[in-house]
Amino acid sequence: MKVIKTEIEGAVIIEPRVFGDERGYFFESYSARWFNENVSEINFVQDNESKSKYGVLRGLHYQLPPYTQAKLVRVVKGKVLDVAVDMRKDSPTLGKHAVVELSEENKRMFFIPKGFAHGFVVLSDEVIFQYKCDEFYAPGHEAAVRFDDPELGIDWKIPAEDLILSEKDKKHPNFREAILL
Ligand SMILES: Cc1cn([C@H]2C[C@H](O)[C@@H](COP(=O)(O)OP(=O)(O)O[C@H]3O[C@@H](C)C(=O)[C@@H](O)[C@H]3O)O2)c(=O)[nH]c1=O
Repeated sequence: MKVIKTEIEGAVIIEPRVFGDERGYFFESYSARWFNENVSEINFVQDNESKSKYGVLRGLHYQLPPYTQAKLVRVVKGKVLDVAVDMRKDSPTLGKHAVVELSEENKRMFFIPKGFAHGFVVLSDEVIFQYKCDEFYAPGHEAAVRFDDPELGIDWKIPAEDLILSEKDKKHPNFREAILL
C-alpha cells in the first residue's frame, strides 16, 4: 500500500499492493489498521455503491455539520475522473480541487477528508463505484456546489453535451453562495 499526496493537504491517493497470479488478482481494498496508521484515524460506518453509464456526473456533494463525511472512494469497474473541492473555510487551499483518475486498471483509491465537496464523471461505458463514509447519510444536511462553476475551473475531460446529471445536480449554487465548512 502506498500513499500519494495530492496538491491539497489531507486528500491523498492510496495505491494498493496487487498480487497477481494465474487465477487473477488479490488485494486488500481496506484494512482499518493500515489506514489508521498511514492515513487517518477514521471509523467508517457506511459503505455505498453506485452504477453509472458514460457521461454521468454525480456531484459536487457534501454533508453539513454535525454530519460531515470523510470518504474513501474507488472504482470496481470502469473509469472515472474523481474530484474533491476544498470547502474548509480556514484552509489555504479553499476553493481549490484535487483530481484523480480512478479505474479498475489502476485500482487507486482516493481519501477525501471531512471538509470537501466530492464528485465524479464517468469516462468508460459503465462504472461501478464504491465508497466508505465515516458518518451516516443525513438527508436533511445535504449540501452541494455546481460542478461547472467557472470559479472552480474544473476540467471534467469530456464534452459538455455528453454530460448526464440528476435534476438535483443541475440546480446547485455556485461556490460563492455555497456553505463553507
Ligand atoms: C448518498 C445516499 C443516497 N441515498 C438515496 C437518496 C436518493 O433517493 C438516492 C440517490 O441519491 P443521490 O442522487 O444523492 O446519489 P448520488 O448522486 O450518487 O450521491 C452521491 O454522490 C457522490 C458524488 C458522493 O460523494 C456521495 O456522498 C453521494 O452524495 O439514494 C441513500 O439512501 N443513502 C445515501 O447515503
